[in-house]
Amino acid sequence: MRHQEGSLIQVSNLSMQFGQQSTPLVVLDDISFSMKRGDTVAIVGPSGSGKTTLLQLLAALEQPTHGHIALNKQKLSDLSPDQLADFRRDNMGIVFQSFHLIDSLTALANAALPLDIAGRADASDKAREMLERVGLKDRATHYPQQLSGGEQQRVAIARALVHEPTLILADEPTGNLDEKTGERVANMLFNLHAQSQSTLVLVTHDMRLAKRCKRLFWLESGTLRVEENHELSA
Ligand SMILES: Nc1ncnc2c1ncn2[C@@H]1O[C@H](COP(=O)(O)OP(=O)(O)OP(=O)(O)O)[C@@H](O)[C@H]1O
Repeated sequence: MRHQEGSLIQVSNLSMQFGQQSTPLVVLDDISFSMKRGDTVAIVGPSGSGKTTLLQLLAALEQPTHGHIALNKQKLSDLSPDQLADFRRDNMGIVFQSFHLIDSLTALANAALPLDIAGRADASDKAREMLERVGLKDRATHYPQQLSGGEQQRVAIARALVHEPTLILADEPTGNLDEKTGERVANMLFNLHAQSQSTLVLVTHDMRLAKRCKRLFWLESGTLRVEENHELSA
């Protein structure tokens, strides 16, 4: 595939299969695409179509069977596991459906984690600022068990965005929340994205959420169909 100038993510001939080589389960079959800075993309498709698998490949949490992914022109497959961990920490913010907060840390410490790990002296100040932006200034000293599901997801969003990543990856970010809370959390995610120059990629079953993205990536039977969301640009 021809390299597209100015693209943040370039995915070329990506395939992912699981299981035995003689009877492989082909989840992604030779897909290619690119994303620009500022893009919003929803990965949609039936259950088992490979949405989470694609997100995990973009996060370099899984290795593809074939093909490669480049972020900011850096091929992920050229990095060692340690370099990959550093690269992920510096460039990506990941929001999981099940929040993945650390129970023994306060909301503030959870939100500060990526900057703490990077040894940044301003970790607490930045985390406090992010908690304020997600409306949780008053919950900074609370532990995850003392927070509602929506509050926990907002802490997780604060943590994912505190280091101003170029790429935000969110796997069913509202999947565990009731409709009203889910909408609040989604608003927060899109508002924070709009204030940055980041690229947002989310996996969802919720078409209302998907339609807030500029492009829809439909996965089915290993193939990818890209749909521009004209409703949004109208
Ligand atoms: N580590 C693994 N080993 C074997 N098969 C796997 C593995 N991970 C995923 N799969 C299979 O790959 C397929 C795609 O899984 P994936 O979780 O990406 O789908 P999905 O579209 O996110 O599904 P859902 O909407 O149900 O969450 C499924 O059939 C799943 O069973």
